Amino acid sequence: AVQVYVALGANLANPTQQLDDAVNALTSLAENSSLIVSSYYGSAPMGDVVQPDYVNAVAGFMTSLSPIDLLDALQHIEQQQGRVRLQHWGPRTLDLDLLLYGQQQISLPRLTVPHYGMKQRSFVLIPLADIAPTLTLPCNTSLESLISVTMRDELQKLIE
Ligand SMILES: CC1(C)Nc2nc(N)[nH]c(=O)c2N=C1O
Repeated sequence: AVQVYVALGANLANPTQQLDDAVNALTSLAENSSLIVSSYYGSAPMGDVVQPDYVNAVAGFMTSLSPIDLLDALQHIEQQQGRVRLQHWGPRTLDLDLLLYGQQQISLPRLTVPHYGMKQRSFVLIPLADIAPTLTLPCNTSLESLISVTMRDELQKLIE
């Protein structure tokens, strides 16, 4: 089995509930109750797009699925939750992005791991540090070296 990390994001139709439902679905996907989830964070949309604020989190778990089978399982959960994405970078009910698959580097037409934008995204790095503070990325960069004080200021930890 491999340790994987998945980013959760939602900004339509009650985002906190969307993440709760996704966490329930990921719990059954994870092997031997291995699921661990960060706090939920609110943040303004990154990417200069005008849309509602996001709620983000990161989940970690063990899986024996192949990267593509895991991707299919994540996309199935998105569809189950009525995934509506009208335009690229548009608002969405639920995003599940595979961030890391063990220490593997994967470049397939459907899948790039580590996730291409994760090193610049406070809404990924901060929740990831909640659950894996000592993580080192496949390119040997430590997670803590990627996190700046300004990144923390960009996020509001949502009180459960
Ligand atoms: C539109 C874009 C880039 N911006 C985001 N911005 C935030 N804060 N959170 C996201 O999950 C997110 N996802 C995206 O895809």
